[in-house]
Formats: sequence, structure tokens, C-alpha cells
Amino acid sequence: MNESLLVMKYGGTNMQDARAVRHSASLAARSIREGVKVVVVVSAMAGVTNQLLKLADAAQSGDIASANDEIAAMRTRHFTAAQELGAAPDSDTVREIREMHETLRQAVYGVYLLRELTPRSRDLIVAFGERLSAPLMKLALEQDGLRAHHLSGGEAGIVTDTHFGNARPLPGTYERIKDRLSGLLSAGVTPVVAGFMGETEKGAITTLGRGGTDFSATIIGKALSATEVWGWKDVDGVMSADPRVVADARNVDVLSYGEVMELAYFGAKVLHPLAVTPLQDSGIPLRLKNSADPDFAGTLVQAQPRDEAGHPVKAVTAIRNVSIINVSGAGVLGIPEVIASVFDAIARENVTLLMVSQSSSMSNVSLAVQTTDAERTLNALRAGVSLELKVEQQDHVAVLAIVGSGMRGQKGVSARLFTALAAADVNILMISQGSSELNVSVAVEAEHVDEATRAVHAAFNLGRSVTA
Ligand SMILES: Nc1ncnc2c1ncn2[C@@H]1O[C@H](COP(=O)(O)OP(=O)(O)O)[C@@H](O)[C@H]1O
Ligand SMILES: N[C@@H](CC(=O)OP(=O)(O)O)C(=O)O
Repeated sequence: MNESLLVMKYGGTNMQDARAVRHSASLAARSIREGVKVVVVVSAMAGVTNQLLKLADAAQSGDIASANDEIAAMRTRHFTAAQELGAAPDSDTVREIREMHETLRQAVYGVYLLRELTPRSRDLIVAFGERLSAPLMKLALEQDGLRAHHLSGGEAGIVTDTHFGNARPLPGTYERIKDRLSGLLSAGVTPVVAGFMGETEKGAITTLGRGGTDFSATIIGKALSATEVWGWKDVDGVMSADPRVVADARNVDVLSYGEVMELAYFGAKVLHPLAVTPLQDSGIPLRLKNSADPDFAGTLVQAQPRDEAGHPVKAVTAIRNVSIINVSGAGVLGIPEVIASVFDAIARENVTLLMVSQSSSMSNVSLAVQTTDAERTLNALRAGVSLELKVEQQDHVAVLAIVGSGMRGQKGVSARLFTALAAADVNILMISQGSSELNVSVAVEAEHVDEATRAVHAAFNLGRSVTA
């Protein structure tokens, strides 16, 4: 039998300070000592990605003083962590962190001089969060008595397209990762890869979208035919609802790739929406585990769902900051070309539609989009469709979704959802059901989304172990 290989991903919370990094390293070390080969993939320290985005914006708007203040604060944070992990002032780790901060400072100064922040330069800047974490994890593994080597996403072989900010791996990436990491692994060295980032074929740094370190880990898992990919979290795994909203949310022990994608798409912050896609062909399992309780099995994500009779829904989730764009125009919208022009205009803008509904009279189409995309959507529609159409925007909306493969062919699930919302006095603005029958989603007023989530969670009895 082949020896086991695990890809272990550590998020921002698990990298937030020296103590967290040391603990994270000890979790990897435990498996390595049991004879398992491990590839470690790290995120930026908690809060660093947002800080980098903020300071890049400050530089673009001419406020180089506050950008430099933020860089200095981050630098102190990384140096303190290195020192607390035992790095000497003249060590490689300290030198590398100093050099990276210097390059970051220069890149940010370039943005300030040009007053221009392109998606490409934003990616270069924002990826420093992960690049700065990797040497800290390498150091912690070495302090634990292991041999380790850190690499950027590009150095590890992650090659992407040029969609800066939301890049996708190119097919050749899998071979390349195998080439780059196999030698280290067979020499007994643990690779520590900076997550969230890759590079184009020409070597420009790209990022994989917010939360993209999960995606890096599964890309690497596929490339190396890993036994499993483990995502270490600060929660027990995927919960039946956001535990910050629903106090009695419970861990879901098994989910299918499809179910977890729906949950991530509809706002469950616990996983990148595309993270499972590299695993789908091979059936490599993904496990989400709590770093504070490593012996707990967590959530196993695999090809097949595991349904329990009488529990069609496994989790309820919500996307906030949504807007509804209403397109209306009696008589005009019924014409197929007009409908096509609405979707064409949106497709050109690359806007993600969260929900779509069309009235049966065909005089009205409602589109739910992230509020950050609303203006672009509105402009595209006004420019690209018939003048006779009226386009309106409604803000302060949220989309709530129930997810579970047990809904397939089950009657009464939507009725139960609507009854729960009505009893909680929550008005429904839009309704949609995926044809896969993995989810039902509703748009509600944002101010009611938390109470709606709690009401739905209770109505489907999710506050208990949801699978046998
Ligand atoms: N359904 C859910 N299951 C688990 N966690 C959820 C869910 N919805 C939202 N969350 C939140 O997601 C957080 C974990 O995601 P994130 O902070 O991105 O992890 P990390 O950065 O450590 O990888 C949890 O702390 C939890 O509050
Ligand atoms: N640091 C990146 C990538 C990431 O995956 O982070 P985390 O694992 O902390 O969610 C982000 O904040 O988007």
C-alpha cells in the first residue's frame, strides 16, 4: 500500500500569532511522526489580508503615511512572531521577513507614485500576507525537530490564468506541483506552501479569491494524489449554521462535495466555494477539523452524501449585503431577445447572479447580486437593454439558503421553510430552488436574516447531530 500523504491547510486564525503557529506545527508534526507525509499550506495571519487591501487603497488615494504605518505595524507583528518562535536576529527567517517587507514597501510606494492600483498590483501586494506566514511555519516545524522548506504558490507549481483577484489553475499546474514537491517529500522535507496565491505563466503573482488557501490545498492534494486534505479550523467543521448566529449549531459529520459547494456559495465562510472542485474527479476526501480538538473527526466531505431519513436539510446559511435588481416592462420582457439581452449584459460584466426569478407574465425579472456588484449590473443593463425597460435597485437584502441532498424528491420541505419564516414574521422577497434540488433559497430583508436563520434552524431540527 502507498504511504499516506496529507495536505494540511491552516487558516488565518491558526496562524494568528506565535502560539497559534506553534500549535499548528505540532498538529502536522504529530502526523509526520506517525509516518505520514505532510504538505503544509498556510494563510496570512488573521486580519493581515484585509490590512494589505486597506493599505493598498490608502496608497492609491495618496495617503502614503497611513499605508506606511500599517506596514510598520505588520512588520512588528511578523518579527515578534519570529522572535517568539525562537528566531535569532541574524537568522534566515528574520532576514527573509525583512526583505519581504522591504519589497512590499516598494510595491506600495509604486502604487502611491502612480496613484494607480491595478488588479495585478493588488494581487502582488495582497499575496505578501501568505508569503510572510510561510517562513514562520517553517521555523515552527524546525523547532519541533522536523526538516521543512517554504515556497510561494508559484514556486510550488501553482500556475494560473490571468484573472487577477480570482485566478484559476491551468491544467499543467498539477504536473508541475508534483515535480516541485515530490523531491522534497521523498527527501523527508516538509513543504510549507504559501496559500491563496499562484502565478501566471509569465511569473506575475495572482490570487485565487478570498478564502483561497482552501483552494490551494485541494489543488495540491489533487496534484499529489493525497490520501486526504485536512482544513484546520477554529470550529468543529462545517456547522448546521454560522455558530456566531445560531448558538446551538451542530457539526455536520458527512457532506458531499455538491452540498459543501452550495453551502460555501450561499455564504458559509468555512470553505472557499471552489475548494472541492479539484477533488471531484479523484474522490479524494476533504476533512475539516478543529485545531483545538484534533481528535474529533470534524466534517468529512466526500463524493457521496449521507442522508438520514426525516432530516432532508443539513444546514442553513446566508449571504449578506445583497441587492435585488428588478427589470420590468410590460410586453417588452416577454420577447426572448429582450431576456437574452438582459443576461448578455450581465455576462459581459462577469457578475455572479445569486438568484434569478421571472414572473410568469414575463413582465418582470428579478436578479439578486452582491451589493458590491449592483452598480456595475445596473449600468450594464441600462447601457445594454431596450430603453422601454425599467431597472430598479433594492438594497439591504440577504439571501438565506437551506442545503441538503435529502431534499431531492421530498415533498413539504419548502412549505416547512415558508411556514417557519411566516411564523417569525419574515417577509420573502424572492424564492428559488436549484434544479439539483440541493438547495432552496429565499431573499429576505437584511435586518431579519439572523432571526430567520434561527427560526429555520429550529424548524428543521438542526440543533442536534444531523446524521447518524
Ligand atoms: N456553516 C458554518 N460552519 C462553520 N463555520 C461557519 C459556518 N458559517 C460561518 N462560519 C464561520 O467561519 C469561520 C471559519 O472560517 P474562516 O475564518 O475563513 O477560517 P480560517 O480563516 O481559519 O480558515 C468560523 O469561525 C465560523 O464562525
Ligand atoms: N488570507 C486570504 C486567504 C485565505 O484563505 O484566508 P483564510 O484561510 O484565513 O480564510 C483571505 O483572507 O482571503
